[in-house]
Parts: sequence; C-alpha cells; structure tokens
Amino acid sequence: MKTAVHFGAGNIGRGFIGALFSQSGYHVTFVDIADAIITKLNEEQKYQVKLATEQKEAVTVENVSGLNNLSQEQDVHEAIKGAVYLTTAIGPNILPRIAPLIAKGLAARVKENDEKLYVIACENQISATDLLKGYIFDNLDEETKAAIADKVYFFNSAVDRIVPLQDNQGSLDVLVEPYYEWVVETKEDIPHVEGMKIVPDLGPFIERKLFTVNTGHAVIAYLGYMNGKQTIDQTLADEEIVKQVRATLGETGAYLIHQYGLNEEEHQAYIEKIINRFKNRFLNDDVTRVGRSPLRKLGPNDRLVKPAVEAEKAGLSYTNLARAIASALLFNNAQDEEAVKLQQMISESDIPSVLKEVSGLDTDSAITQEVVRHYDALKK
Ligand SMILES: NC(=O)c1ccc[n+]([C@@H]2O[C@H](COP(=O)([O-])OP(=O)(O)OC[C@H]3O[C@@H](n4cnc5c(N)ncnc54)[C@H](O)[C@@H]3O)[C@@H](O)[C@H]2O)c1
Ligand SMILES: O=P(O)(O)OC[C@@H](O)[C@@H](O)[C@H](O)[C@H](O)CO
Repeated sequence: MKTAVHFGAGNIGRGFIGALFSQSGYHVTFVDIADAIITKLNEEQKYQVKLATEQKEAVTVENVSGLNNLSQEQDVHEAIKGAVYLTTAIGPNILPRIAPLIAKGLAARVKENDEKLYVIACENQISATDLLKGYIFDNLDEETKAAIADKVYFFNSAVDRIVPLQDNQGSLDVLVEPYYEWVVETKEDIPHVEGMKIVPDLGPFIERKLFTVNTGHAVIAYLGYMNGKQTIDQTLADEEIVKQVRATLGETGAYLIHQYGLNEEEHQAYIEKIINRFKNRFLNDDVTRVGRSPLRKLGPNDRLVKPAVEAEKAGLSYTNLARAIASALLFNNAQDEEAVKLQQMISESDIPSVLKEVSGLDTDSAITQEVVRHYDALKK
C-alpha cells in the first residue's frame, strides 16, 4: 500500500489531511509527540470524522497508525524512506523543531530510494513549505542537498477546514465542518489525492484564504473574547460584531481585488459564504482556539498586519484592520503562552514599540498611529 507520513495527529491532521490520504488509498503514518493519541491510533487503527451538521454524518478513516517522534526516531526514518507524501499540520512555530528529524529521514531515504517524495506543509502561513524546506536544509550537508534535488519536491499549500477543539473524552474521532479546500502549488504531475486541488500559482489562493477566513475569524475571536463570549457562533449573534467583520473583510477584499484582479461580486459571495460557515452552531468553536498565539497572528506576514500594510501601500482603507490589530493586542488570555508574553511586553513598554518588535511596523507609521487610536478607544 502507498504511504503518507503526516506530522501532527491533531485536529487538521486527523480531521482533514490524514482523512483525505486514507480515502485515496494510502496508509497514513501519523507522527506526533502526544503519546495517548499515538497509542490509540495503533490500538484502534481507525477513527471517525464527523460532520458538524444536524445529521452528524460520519466517515470512517482506516489504514492509520502512529509514531512518537521523540521515542521512535528510527521508525520515523523508516516511514519517510517508503512514503509517497510527507505532510505536516503541526503549527508554523513547530516546523523548525521537526526539521532535524525529517532531514535525517530524507538523508537515509535518498541513499536507497530513487522514487519521488512530495513534501507539503499544511499550515496557516504563507510559504510554509518553503520555510520548512529552509529548516530541513539547515540540517543537511551539501552532498545530501544535491542528492535530494530531483527526488524530493516541496510544494506550498493552503488549507481550509474549520476543525474546533475536540470535546470527546480522549476518542480519536474528530468533529469537522462539512466544507474543505486544500490547494497545492505545483506544475508537476503528482499522484492523485482526493480533494487536493492543484494550481500553478498559490499566491491568490493563500492570500484570499488567510485574509478572508483567518482575518475574519481573528476579528470575531478577539472581539468575542473582549465581550465575554465563549464561541465564534455566539459572538456572531451580536450584529455590531458582524458589521465589524464585514467592514474588515471589505478592506482585505479591496486589497485582494486590487492585487489579484478578483471578480468583485464573486469575492463578496465568498465573504458571505465564510460568514455563514462561522455561524455553524454545531462547531462550538471556542474563541480562545481561534485567537490562539496572538504574537504569530500579529506577525508581519500574517492575517492582520500584512493586509493592513498592503492596503496602505495601495492607498486603500485600513482603519478596520487597525482596529482588529488593536483587539488582538487586548487578548489577555492567561491560558495562552503567547498572550501572556504579549501582555507582559505591553506592560513593560508601549504599543508602538511592541508593534515594531512583533509586527515590524515603524513606531511612527500611520498604521501604528491608527492602531493606538483604536487600542485606547477599545480599552475604555
Ligand atoms: N483547526 C483548524 O481549523 C485549522 C484549519 C486550517 C489550518 N489549520 C492549521 O493546521 C495546523 C495544525 O492546527 P490544528 O488545529 O490541527 O492544531 P492541533 O493542536 O489540533 O494539532 C497539532 C498537533 O501537533 C502536535 N505537535 C505539537 N508539537 C509537536 C512536535 N514537536 N512534534 C510532533 N507533534 C507535535 C500536537 O500534539 C497536536 O497533535 C496549524 O498550522 C493551523 O493553523 C488549522
Ligand atoms: O489555526 P490558526 O491559529 O492559524 O487560526 C485559527 C483559526 O482561524 C483557523 O484554525 C481556522 O479555523 C482555519 O484556518 C479554517 O480553515
């Protein structure tokens, strides 16, 4: 049986990417540090993906197993040696940590296997696979880099499926929204995977996804958190917040239309479809999951700052994006490591200096001034 090695047996790993490989006739070897999940995968060898709908339709995912990357290094090398695909859904900040193990696996593989291997990072980050490739190459000698050149291919991708935190008493089953989109950038003819869409240029796809789904999601999460709401759909019961989401997505939309020549009506329909996805009450998606890791979300290339910077460059409005950035700065969730660090930075300094450090914005930039104005207003 063909195999796919997937790093990260979490929500997207089990609920989306691993499920598509399994449905396409692959055995999926999940690699994770969560021992309980790995043990259960090996014991049960299957799980269910359940749709967040009234009917709760379910699909059984079979031909799965697990490896712990901390205690089973050698087995992970063996799995990489024989795989057709190597994918990740582990969080962008974790990619550097798994790179040394992948590098060792690739070095061992190319000594005995001339077949092509396709590496795809499925993370909410622009050019995540390029970044992963860089981290892997930092761990390879020149000879191995040359040896893998025409055998290991790295493709960027965009992944879209809302998978909330799972409240299922340790079961492997995953609740997911019905909608999904996995877009992979390549001009190669690659082995078929159900549900994978191939495009020659990912730019418009990843930006459209990140600056609509994830920008909108972030606005709801931070305003919801600020207003004491538990979930995304509960937050959207507040019409003022829905208005704010539409206004912000109007700004990212104007940038996307300007940058990629998107059809205005189609883009508006895309926005409305996404707002409806957010309203799915069966997802029970916690605002703290969606707002997680605010330092990453405030990064220069991420869902809030990049569209604001691009809108400003293009002479477009960015005041609602500045408000979204301000609301992210107010995310003071004590359970979130990055939120704690962010609040500590703010308490020891000032907003312009924090934005300089975290988002790469000049302290006297027009965006920074606009963020400070909104921050002061929201804080009241
Ligand atoms: N959940 C969603 O709705 C969604 C949708 C699209 C994209 N994404 C992206 O997918 C990625 C994963 O998100 P998720 O929601 O599945 O997160 P998750 O926390 O459910 O899964 C991440 C998994 O990675 C594992 N992990 C952490 N550190 C590790 C390490 N050093 N080695 C091996 N495994 C490690 C964790 O144990 C966990 O099982 C993120 O980049 C996220 O932005 C998520
Ligand atoms: O995963 P993050 O932390 O980058 O973003 C949180 C959510 O916006 C995200 O997980 C969405 O649910 C997902 O991107 C939908 O495709």
